[in-house]
Amino acid sequence: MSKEESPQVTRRTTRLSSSYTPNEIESAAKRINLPPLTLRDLVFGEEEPLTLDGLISSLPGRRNQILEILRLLGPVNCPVSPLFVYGGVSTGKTSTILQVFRHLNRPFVYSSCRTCYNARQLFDNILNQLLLHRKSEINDYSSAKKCEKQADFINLLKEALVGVVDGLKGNVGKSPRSKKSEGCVNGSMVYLIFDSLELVRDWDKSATILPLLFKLHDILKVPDLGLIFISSSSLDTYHSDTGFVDPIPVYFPDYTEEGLKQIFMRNQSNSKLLSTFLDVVLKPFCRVTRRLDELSTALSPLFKKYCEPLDDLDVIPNEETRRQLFTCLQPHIGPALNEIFRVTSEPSVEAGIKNNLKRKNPLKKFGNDSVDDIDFHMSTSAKYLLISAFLASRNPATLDASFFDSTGGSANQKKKRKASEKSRDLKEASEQEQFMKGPGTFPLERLLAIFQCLTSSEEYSLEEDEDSQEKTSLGGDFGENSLMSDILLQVSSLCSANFITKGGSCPLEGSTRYRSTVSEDLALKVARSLKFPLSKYLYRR
Ligand SMILES: Nc1ncnc2c1ncn2[C@@H]1O[C@H](COP(=O)(O)OP(=O)(O)OP(=O)(O)O)[C@@H](O)[C@H]1O
Repeated sequence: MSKEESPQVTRRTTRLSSSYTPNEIESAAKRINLPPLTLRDLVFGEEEPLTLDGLISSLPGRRNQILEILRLLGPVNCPVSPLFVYGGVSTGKTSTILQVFRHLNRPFVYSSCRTCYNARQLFDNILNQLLLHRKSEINDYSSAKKCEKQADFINLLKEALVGVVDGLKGNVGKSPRSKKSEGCVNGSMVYLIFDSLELVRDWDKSATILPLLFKLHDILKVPDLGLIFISSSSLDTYHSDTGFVDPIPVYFPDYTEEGLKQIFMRNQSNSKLLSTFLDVVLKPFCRVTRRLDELSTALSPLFKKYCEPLDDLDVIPNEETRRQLFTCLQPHIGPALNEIFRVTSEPSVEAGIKNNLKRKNPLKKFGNDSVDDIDFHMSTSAKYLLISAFLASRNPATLDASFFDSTGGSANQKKKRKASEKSRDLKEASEQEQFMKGPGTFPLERLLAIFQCLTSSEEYSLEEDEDSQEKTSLGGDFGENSLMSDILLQVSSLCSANFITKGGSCPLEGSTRYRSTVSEDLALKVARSLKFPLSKYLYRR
């Protein structure tokens, strides 16, 4: 193993490689005439060390996950079980892992299964990094090793790892050659990071590659090796009968509204203006999606609109200005909400639901009140549909009016519920029977009506603290035709995932009836993840 000493190159072409094609990177490398890679290129390579405080403040909303990962990785050179970092799209999994390694200054090899789109590329990529090999014109852009078969990969990987670890151990105690090289490698353990692991399922021979990756630790028996898998779907979606030991899961929940606000507010010049804007728009948008990428795409043009009437963008808006800005913005909010709802619908719902269907992670604790314990990867609107279906199956239809007033929401709930209590005696026998039969069936119209009531609830109106004239609720937007077709698609996804089953057709109405199959426990967890007060809407005998 070569141990060249010049550390001038800051590494991490890893993330670069996701934004540039290999050709672009290589021709850039050729033009710049980069020096040979060294072991120090296996650390993040920033000149400024990242303190723990800096790490935590660079990733708002991820404090718990950062501390958990640091705890699991343990002190330097401490053997570690494989970690499985998972959570929805854009929940900061990759950024957190890479920044944690930047903070720790430990050597790692990062490979994304998005940029390596088959097993051979993945193997090549890992071996090239470990063998400090850079493809260039000089070597005819060839890889360090030819590796077609999995068995070859294992042998070559073990050899390369042992070489790197020996090299790192040899480095211990050696002071960095120059001040610039304070990114000296911390410890002699090397970590392999596999990002976007869920994509491997679409590869050829994924049925053998995935178990191989999960078993790498056992097969290689290199104690100085750490493995980190990053995935946007949960561990259960990978389960097969190959008997590998589960890696330790670290869950990245969707960001809370407050977390999202902090992320958007980072490094902003006029934070007051942005804060005022976010106070207005974040709540309704969060009810459709909490995905950072989707929210940034939707909110960025809206913020421009919000600022349009202002000559001076450094202004700190007073109450009157805020009101005027909101009035100008208001017509643009509905269309933007519709658009984001359309984008977040079908594929993610389906994928998320399928993942959850297969989910039975024994390592995951349930029954805990923490929202962080729920790992649902479906859109917010799909969650509301799931809850609506649950309510439609559990509550007698006769009580719908007492739970949901005509304008939506539960504002009149107390009063109407009381009124309905008078007639309860009469209905009790049939309801009792219905409960004995398990979840009841309902027509599609009832499901949609409940969904509309829940999503147009005044509790979630846009401008809670503002003048009531300014109130805009999400529900109004759901009435539109294009949006309704998206909702129907989501209902169909919930059906194909068996969260809702078709319960046969009603002989009188002739229309199909549906039944929710989710347990109360599950429905409550989904509701908690939305901060939705499900028990308020649930009829209890
Ligand atoms: N807490 C955060 N603070 C600041 N930026 C963040 C945060 N979380 C995510 N981002 C930004 O969002 C984008 C996506 O983040 P990242 O790639 O880390 O998410 P991910 O969970 O790995 O996504 P995917 O599942 O798509 O791989 C990046 O630009 C990242 O900088």
